[in-house]
Amino acid sequence: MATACEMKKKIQGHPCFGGNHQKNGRMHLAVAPKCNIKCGYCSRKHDCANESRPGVTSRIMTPMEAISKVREVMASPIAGPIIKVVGIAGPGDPLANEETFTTFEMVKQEFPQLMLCLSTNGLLLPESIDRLYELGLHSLTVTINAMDPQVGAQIYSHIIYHGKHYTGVEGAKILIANQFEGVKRAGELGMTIKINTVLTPGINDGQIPLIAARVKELGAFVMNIMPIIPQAELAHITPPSEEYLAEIRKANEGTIGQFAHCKQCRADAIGLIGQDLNLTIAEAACPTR
Ligand SMILES: C[S@@+](CC[C@H](N)C(=O)[O-])C[C@H]1O[C@@H](n2cnc3c(N)ncnc32)[C@H](O)[C@@H]1O
Ligand code: SF4
Repeated sequence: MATACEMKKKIQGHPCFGGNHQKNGRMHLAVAPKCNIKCGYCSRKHDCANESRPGVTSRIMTPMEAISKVREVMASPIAGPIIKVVGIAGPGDPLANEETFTTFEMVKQEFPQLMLCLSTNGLLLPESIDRLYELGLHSLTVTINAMDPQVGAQIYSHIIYHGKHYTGVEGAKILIANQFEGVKRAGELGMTIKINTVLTPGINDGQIPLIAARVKELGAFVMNIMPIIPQAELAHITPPSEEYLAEIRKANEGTIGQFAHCKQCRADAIGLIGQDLNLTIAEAACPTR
């Protein structure tokens, strides 16, 4: 069991891992459009400046544009002092886009004080973990929605792995194995790991305690159980009530720490959690919000 001091060192002010989210901000760079799997709840078709949910971004940036944006934000008297973390969370899967690594290299060179963070579905984690470690990645988020491939197949319709297309249980089996192997390797390397689990009522409720126990064993630091925002193939799912979500978090907090401040941000969010500066700018520009 980590001591309070070790915990504090691990999160080092990262707002999405329990660091002071009222004071510390993060900047997401939307440089990773491609994805190698299909989650039934994921829709990345919109590019609306006024919609705030995962997978949404106003535009995709190249690594050069991303580093220019970091310079601009860090020079701003409003955002500069609060930004502690630069993250890549899509809008697709960061590990399926080489631009992720190029961007991190540039940020690391120019802003070594910023923590690097990445969010992935984990399919390519085992083969990418050493590169991420060499880059000095501070925190890693892996989305794990199931342990049982039969359940996984109800969420993931297909995966594309090393150029091959796998569907149903076969695809889910490969994905789940790689997610846990990746988390294990990241844990061994001492990374700060968060597990995102999308609570999809009627599908993966029963998997949550199993995931919580396994990832804790493998060295994960915190779990973020998020409500499904019904979209795409899973648009018919009724999202969990706040009470049910709180109950599930409570039931698992004895196994692994629960993160409850997640606002399910966009892939290009900038600022404090829940007070995105880029959304404020969009709001001023667009009267339809
Ligand atoms: C857009 S993803 C980017 C990173 C990576 N592709 C992944 O899935 O982990 C960021 C997070 O948002 C979650 N997410 C995406 N669409 C969602 C939805 N409709 N409802 C709830 N969570 C969603 C993903 O599962 C993931 O945990
Ligand atoms: S892994 Fe992430 S980007 Fe890919 S389909 Fe799932 S939620 Fe969307």
